[in-house]
Amino acid sequence: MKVSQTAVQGVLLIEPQIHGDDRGFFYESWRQDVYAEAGIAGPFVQDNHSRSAKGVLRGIHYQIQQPQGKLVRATRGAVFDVAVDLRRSSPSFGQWTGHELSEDNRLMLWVPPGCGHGFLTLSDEADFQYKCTAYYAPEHERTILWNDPDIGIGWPLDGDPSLSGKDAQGVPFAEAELYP
Ligand SMILES: Cc1cn([C@H]2C[C@H](O)[C@@H](COP(=O)(O)OP(=O)(O)O[C@H]3O[C@@H](C)C(=O)[C@@H](O)[C@H]3O)O2)c(=O)[nH]c1=O
Repeated sequence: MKVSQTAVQGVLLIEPQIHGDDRGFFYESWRQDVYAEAGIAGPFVQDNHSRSAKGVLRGIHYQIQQPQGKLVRATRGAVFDVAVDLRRSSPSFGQWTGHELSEDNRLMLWVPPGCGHGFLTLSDEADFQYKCTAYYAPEHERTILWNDPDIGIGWPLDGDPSLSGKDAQGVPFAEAELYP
């Protein structure tokens, strides 16, 4: 497994070791001891799976209380996955990092608590699966506007994204409730 630090402190890009043979492939998509050693602190308490059509953009989401660390990957298709640093005390506060995660490159991203998260679906359809370190708490959920100019995420968009009503009404970064 290869682990790389990204432009956002604590956001890690993970390249698992793939064991391919004439049957297909095998890899350990999470393993407590190895991932803990790499700095991916658990424990994980919830697994999620979403499916999105091309052009669907979900995010930028975070929970102001019960913040979630997320270990994310695309198990079908491809997405452009983004983490935004929302920790005022962080050296990379306000910065974002974006990476293509796909069923072909099998990359994963570790998004620690304190970061916002979102993704854009690049393929006709994408299955997105992730482990979370805290339970979903809708009362604490917050959404920052996906195209906030102060953050300036470089989404690889071809036209307008498809958004939920909640995401279309995301809060500007400058007005958002953030972490200390
Ligand atoms: C996130 C979540 C949603 N739901 C429900 C609420 C709603 O009826 C439906 C769809 O919810 P949403 O529109 O919030 O789903 P979605 O936009 O996919 O939300 C997710 O976006 C990505 C970017 C993240 O980082 C995740 O943490 C999560 O916020 O699923 C749960 O039951 N549990 C959950 O953990």
